[in-house]
Amino acid sequence: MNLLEIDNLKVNINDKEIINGLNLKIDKGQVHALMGQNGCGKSTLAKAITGHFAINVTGGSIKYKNLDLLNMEPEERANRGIFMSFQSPREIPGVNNLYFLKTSLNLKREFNGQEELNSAQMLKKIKTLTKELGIDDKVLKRYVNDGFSGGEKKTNELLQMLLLEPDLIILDEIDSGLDIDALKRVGEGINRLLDGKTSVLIITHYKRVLDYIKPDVVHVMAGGKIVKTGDISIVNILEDKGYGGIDNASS
Ligand SMILES: Nc1ncnc2c1ncn2[C@@H]1O[C@H](COP(=O)(O)OP(=O)(O)OP(=O)(O)O)[C@@H](O)[C@H]1O
Repeated sequence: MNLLEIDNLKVNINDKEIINGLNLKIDKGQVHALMGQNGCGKSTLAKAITGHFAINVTGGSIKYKNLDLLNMEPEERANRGIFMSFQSPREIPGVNNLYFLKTSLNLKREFNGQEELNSAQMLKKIKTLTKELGIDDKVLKRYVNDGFSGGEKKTNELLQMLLLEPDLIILDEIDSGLDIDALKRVGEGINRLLDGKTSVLIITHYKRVLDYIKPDVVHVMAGGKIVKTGDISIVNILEDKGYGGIDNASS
């Protein structure tokens, strides 16, 4: 079953056309990798899926769980199970990290008709995850990402993700700023969610992250659309020959 179905999507930012007729289908439980040269529109696609305020969808459709995603507010998309890990996670000074985690999960639970967790239940759940991820609990008392190192920001995103148990995860350059050990930990954390129910769209420039999070399908984006679709062999061609080595006929 398709979890996400994008048909002929067109997106502008500040009146500039960034995406022009993009098609993409992601089945439940599949991992898709999206590659493409700098500035080709990969993050813009992620923003279109999550409902970022800066982008303007001018055509096409996105169906998620068979619902019209483009008609939903960003909060509803999140509550229905879409999670995005940002290329550069924002610092939110003044908002306590533990409060942020608790509120996000309880809002999602409330939206989905589940009982809210009380403080003790929530703390137990969160501390189990920090222990498993090797995160120092001191980060829970700090403001969200405020003064965190690049790697700490990414692992904090992973903590949010594992707590919220999303159905569709979008990882925008999750490997940037991570050292080898942190990348391995993040890869293991993501793999824990890959139980055949969770789908992943991973945006990356490098094969190394795909050694940890194995894609079922690989896409190459250029000129505002997906121009090539195949398996991991595409990544090997890109590593060897760059984007010039890819013929742009979609397959
Ligand atoms: N707020 C904005 N205002 C104007 N142009 C923008 C804005 N955001 C993105 N763009 C432009 O949209 C194009 C696509 O950007 P996007 O971030 O989607 O590319 P990308 O494929 O993710 O690139 P990278 O691999 O370098 O991260 C770029 O030319 C970028 O300058």
